[in-house]
Amino acid sequence: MLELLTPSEMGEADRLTIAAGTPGAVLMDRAGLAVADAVATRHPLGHRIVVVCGPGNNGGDGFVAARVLAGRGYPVRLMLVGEADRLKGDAADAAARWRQRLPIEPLDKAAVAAADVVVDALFGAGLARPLDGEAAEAVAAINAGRGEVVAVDLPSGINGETGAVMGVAVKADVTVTFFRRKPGHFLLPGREYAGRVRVADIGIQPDVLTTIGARCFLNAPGLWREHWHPPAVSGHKYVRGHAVVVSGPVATTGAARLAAGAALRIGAGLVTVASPPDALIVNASHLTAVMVRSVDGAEGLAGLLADHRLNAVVIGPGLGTGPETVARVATVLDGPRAVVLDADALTSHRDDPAGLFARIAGRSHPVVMTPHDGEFARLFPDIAAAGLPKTDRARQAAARSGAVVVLKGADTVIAAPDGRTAINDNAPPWLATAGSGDVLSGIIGGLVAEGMPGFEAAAMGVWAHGAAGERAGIGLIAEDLAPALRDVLRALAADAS
Ligand SMILES: NC(=O)C1=CN([C@@H]2O[C@H](COP(=O)(O)OP(=O)(O)OC[C@H]3O[C@@H](n4cnc5c(N)ncnc54)[C@H](OP(=O)(O)O)[C@@H]3O)[C@@H](O)[C@H]2O)[C@@H](O)CC1
Ligand SMILES: Nc1ncnc2c1ncn2[C@@H]1O[C@H](COP(=O)(O)OP(=O)(O)O)[C@@H](O)[C@H]1O
Ligand SMILES: [K+]
Repeated sequence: MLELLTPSEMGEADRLTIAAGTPGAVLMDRAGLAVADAVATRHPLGHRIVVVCGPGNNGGDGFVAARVLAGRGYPVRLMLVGEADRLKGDAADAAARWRQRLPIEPLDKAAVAAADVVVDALFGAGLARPLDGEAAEAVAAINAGRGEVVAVDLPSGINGETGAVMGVAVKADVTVTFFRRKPGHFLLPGREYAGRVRVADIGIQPDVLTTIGARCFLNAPGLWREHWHPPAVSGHKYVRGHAVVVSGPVATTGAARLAAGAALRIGAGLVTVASPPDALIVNASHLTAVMVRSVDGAEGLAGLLADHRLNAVVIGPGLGTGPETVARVATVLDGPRAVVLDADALTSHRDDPAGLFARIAGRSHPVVMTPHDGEFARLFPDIAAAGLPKTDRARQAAARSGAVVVLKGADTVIAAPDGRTAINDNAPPWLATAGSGDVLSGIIGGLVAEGMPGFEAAAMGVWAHGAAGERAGIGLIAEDLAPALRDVLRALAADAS
C-alpha cells in the first residue's frame, strides 16, 4: 500500500478498472460510501452535515456520500458550486438520485460555518487551475467553519501531484482517498492541508499498478526492511562493513565525528575517521569506539582506501570547498566502495557538475548524494529552476548523476537513477538543527557499509533519522540523534523477527 499515484496515474487505474468491467458509477458509489462511513464513524446521528460539491466527479462522490448519510438519518444539506445542469456522466446521475429526495442548494456560508461536519467534495484529481471566484469563496467558508472537515480524495485546491496550493485550499481534518494515497498528501504544503489520510478500497485491483508502472512510494519500513538485516547470531563486526568518514581541518572536525558516530550506531561493524594530520589530536581526543587515522590529502586517502575492506566512505561534512575536496572526492569514487556525498563534497563541484557525474557513471557500488535545496541548485541549476514537483526534481537529478539523490527538507524525497522515488513524512521540525544533516549522511554511510543497496539505504536512513528525531523530541541537538537510534533499531528488529 506504499505506492503513491499521481492524478493522471489514478485516472489510468480508473480507466483500466472500468475497461475490466467495473462501471465508473460503481466506483463512485463505493467512493461516496467510504466517505459517508468515515463521517458516520466520527459523528453521532444528529450532527449537522453540509456537503459542498464541485462540478466534476469529486462532486459526484459528494452526492453519493450525502445520499448515504441522509439515508442513515443524518440532517444533510448539499451545496453545489457550479451549475447543476452542467453536471455530466456519473456525477449527473448521482446528483439526480440526490435530487429525488432533497434539494441542491447554492453555497450558504452561514450553514457551512454552523455545520458539525463539512464534506469537501469540490475538487480532487481534476483540479486544473488556481481556484478563484465562488470556488475560492467556498474554500474560505469551509476553512472559517467550526466543524470537522472531511475532504474527498484531496483537500480542494491541493495539487495531487505536487502538494502545491492552487490559489487557496481547504484545511482538512481527515482526507478519504481511494485505492492508493497521492504524492500531494505528503509533499508540502499539501501534507499540512490533508490532515489524517485514510485510504478506502473501492475495488480497484492492485495489478493495475504494474501496468501503470507506479514508481513513487511513501517512505516506510515496508519499502526497505527486507534489505536490512539486524546483527546475526553467527555474525561478527567484519561482516557489517567498515565505513570511513573524511574529516575536515582542525576547526571543523565535529561534522565528521557526528557522521561517524551515527554510522557506528546504525550498525556498521567498524568506523574510521580519516583525519588531516593537524586535526588528529582533536579527533582522537573526542573519539572512542570510532577509530581515527592520520591521512594527508587525496594521496593519503588513496593509501588508506587501498585496503578494500574499508567498503564505504562518507565525504563532505565540514570538509571545506575547493580543489582539494574535488581531488579527494575523485579518489573516493575511484574504487570498489559505496560513497555518500554530502555538503562541501557537493558544493565543491558547482563549477563542474558534469565532471562529478562522469566519475559516478558506470560504478557498480552505490553513490548517494544528500543535498539540501541550496546544494541541489548548485549541482542541478536547470532542474532546480524548472518549477517541477519535488519528486521530479529528485528523479531527474538521480537519472542525470547516476547517484541516489536524497533531496532534504521537511518532506525529503529519495530518488534512484532507475526512476523510483520515496517521499518521507516522519521528520519532526526540530530535526532542522545544526549538524543534523551530518548525522543523516553518517547513518546512510553505515547502512551502505552494511551492504544495503543505495536507494534502500538512503530511504531507511532518512526514515531512521526522522524516527530518532521524533523519539529524542523537541530540544534535540544533533548529538542526541545517534543515541536515539537505539530505540528505532530495537523496534525495527522486533518487527523483522
Ligand atoms: N479516478 C478514480 O478512480 C475515481 C475517481 N473518483 C473521484 O473523481 C475525482 C476526479 O474527478 P474529475 O476528474 O471529474 O475531477 P474533479 O476533481 O471533480 O474536478 C474537475 C472539475 O472541476 C473543474 N475545475 C477544475 N479546476 C477548477 C478550478 N480551479 N476552478 C473551477 N473549476 C475547476 C473542471 O472543469 P473544467 O476544467 O473542465 O472547466 C471539472 O468540471 C477524484 O478526485 C475522485 O473524487 C471516484 O469517483 C472514484 C474513482
Ligand atoms: N522543517 C523540517 N522538518 C523536518 N526536518 C527538517 C526540516 N528542515 C530540515 N529538516 C531535516 O534536517 C536535516 C538538515 O540537514 P542540513 O540542511 O544538511 O543541515 P546541517 O548542515 O545543519 O546538518 C535534513 O535531514 C532535513 O531533511
Ligand atoms: K476534495
